[in-house]
Order: sequence, then C-alpha cells, then structure tokens
Amino acid sequence: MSVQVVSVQRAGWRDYYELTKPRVVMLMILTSVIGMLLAVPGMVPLDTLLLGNIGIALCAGSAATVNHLVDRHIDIKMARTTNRPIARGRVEPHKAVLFSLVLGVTGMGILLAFINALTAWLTLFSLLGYAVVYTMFLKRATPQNIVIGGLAGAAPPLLGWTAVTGDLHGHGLLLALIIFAWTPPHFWALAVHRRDDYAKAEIPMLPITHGVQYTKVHILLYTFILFAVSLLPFATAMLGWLYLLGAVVLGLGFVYWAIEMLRDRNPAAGMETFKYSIVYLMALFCIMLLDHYLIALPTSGA
Ligand code: HEM
Ligand SMILES: CC(C)=CCC/C(C)=C/CC/C(C)=C/COP(=O)(O)OP(=O)(O)O
Repeated sequence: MSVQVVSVQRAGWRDYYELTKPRVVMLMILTSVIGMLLAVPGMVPLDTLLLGNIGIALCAGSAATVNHLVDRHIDIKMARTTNRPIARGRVEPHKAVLFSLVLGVTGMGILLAFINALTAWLTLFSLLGYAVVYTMFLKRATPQNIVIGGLAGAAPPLLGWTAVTGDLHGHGLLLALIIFAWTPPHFWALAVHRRDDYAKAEIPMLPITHGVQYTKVHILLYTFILFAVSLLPFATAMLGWLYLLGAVVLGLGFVYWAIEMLRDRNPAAGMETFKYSIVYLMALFCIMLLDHYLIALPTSGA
C-alpha cells in the first residue's frame, strides 16, 4: 500500500510579516524618525515619535500588502519574487485584503487621533500613490513608472516633519526630494541585474524598453542630480559642514558605482550599486542627525 504525502502550505505570521515589505518600511521609518528629529531644535515628544511612526509604518505595510496582492500573477513569473506569500498561495487573496485593511485603517486611525490631519492625509496619498497609482497603473504602463511612483516612497521624512510641526516646510520637502532623486538609481541598478525577470513578466522597466546601456547612462545622470540635490540642505543653511562632508563623500561613492556600471568591466557592479544605494540613504540620513545635534544646534542657539 502506498501512502501519498500531500504537503499543505499554510500561512504563518512570517508570511504576513513579509507582505509588509519590512526591510523597505524600516528604512522608510528611519527617514521619518530623522525627519521628525530635524523638524525641531530639541527632542520630539515621545508619543509623537512612537505613534507617528507606528501610524506611518502601518500605512506603508498596508500599501505593500496591496502591491503583493495586485502583482501576484507577475511575482510568480520572476525568480526574485516567485516565493512570495500570495503568489505561492500561502496567503489567500481575501485574507490579504483584510490584512491590508486592518493595517491601513489602524494606521490612519492612529495618525488622525494622535498626530494631525495633514500627516494623516499625506500618508493616505502616499499609500494610494504606491498601492493604486504605481502598482495598478504606472508599473505596467511606462518605463517612467518608478520615477513618478517614487513620489510615494519619498514621502516618509516629510510625513515625519509634518507629524511634529503640523505644517509643510521647505526643509521637509527637501528631504523628500532627496529620496525622490535617489529612487531611479536605486531601482534601475537592480532592474539592470534582474532584467530577464522583468522581460519574462512583460513589465516595461527601462532596461527592457530602452536597453541596458541607456539605463546605465540614466543611472549616472540621476546620480549627478542626487549629488546636487543632496547639497541643498547645506546650501539652504538647514544643515552644516559635517553634513556637507558626509554628503560629498557618500555622493562620490555613488558616482563611482554608477561609473563602474557604465564601464561594464565588473559583472557585479549592478548589484553592488543597488546595495550601495541602501547604505547611502541610511548613512546620509544618519549624518543629517549627527550634524543637527552636534553642529547645527549649538550654532543656531548662539
Ligand atoms: C518607486 C520606488 C521604489 C522602487 C520601485 C523600489 C524597488 C525596490 C526593489 C525591486 C527592491 C528589491 C526587493 C527584493 O529584494 O525583493 C528594493 C529593495 C529595497 N528598497 Fe526599494 N524601491 C523604491 C523605493 C524605496 C524607498 C523609498 C526606500 C526607503 C526609503 C527603499 C528601500 C529599500 C530597501 C531597504 C530594500 C532592500 C530590501 C531587502 O533587503 O529585502 N526603496 N527596492
Ligand atoms: C504610506 C507610505 C509611506 C507608503 C509607501 C509604501 C511603500 C512600501 C513603498 C515601497 C516602494 C517599493 C518597494 C516599490 C517596489 O515595488 P515593486 O512592485 O516595483 O517591487 P517588487 O517587484 O519588489 O514588488
């Protein structure tokens, strides 16, 4: 007698956790925490710091869950995403909808009840910008998808800023502008490396529609734009010399990797550029904070 073993894949908490794109959201929350801390001279009230970031993180996780849901048929075709929880059937679509709703409604509720309406509505715009505008439309429509869609991902430091001050300020917008300029080299470096995936899934990413060399030139161009934009916090006297030094050193590192990609002599350059982009953003925001507390504060208080 033969015994047939049927393996039933059941969703665990790890699958739900993965739906929220936790590592991406963690970096976003780092930028929103720093956006909050840069917005005022002293310390931010602890309840604003905690509840504001929990609200923003829940909304970002809600948007990421919708992305997994809507993209399940393309995720299954791509090697990088083929094991995702909804694509693989471990999480059923209706449960993902419920999960996303719970996260989004809780996040919005926290922001409306404990932070302020401006931050809540801007967060909702970002949520819809990523979950609906980027995922449902732009991603499948144009190679400029990630440039325009990058607006949603760039919002967290501005959301942090408005959570503390209750109004829009040029400096908060500047922080978002840095992430906006950072997104194309961040993503296209990975897209060059993973272009076969995107071709298989028929997603019009730049390396597929315009070729690898064209994409590499645009990575370098956006890296120069990012370099220039990253100097604006110093140029506008928002931050001081320590930040300027950090932004220049980190920016030169990015330019180095973008040129390495263009020179085409190192097959790992695409992935290295992508990894560097993450270190870059993390380090740039940490240096902003150091500058704010070590340099800018004593002089502005003098
Ligand atoms: C439209 C905008 C963006 C696009 C298209 C994009 C695209 C991607 C993709 C395709 C990955 C690979 C994920 C994987 O390995 O499965 C990734 C990873 C990552 N992204 Fe982005 N990204 C965007 C914006 C952002 C923003 C705004 C942040 C943070 C501020 C961010 C932070 C990260 C981090 C930390 C990772 C590494 C995740 C990991 O190790 O699993 N991204 N991004
Ligand atoms: C409220 C708020 C701040 C919202 C922001 C939401 C958010 C998590 C944005 C992340 C951007 C991102 C990882 C895009 C990649 O999507 P993709 O579908 O191109 O990549 P994939 O193939 O890895 O899914």
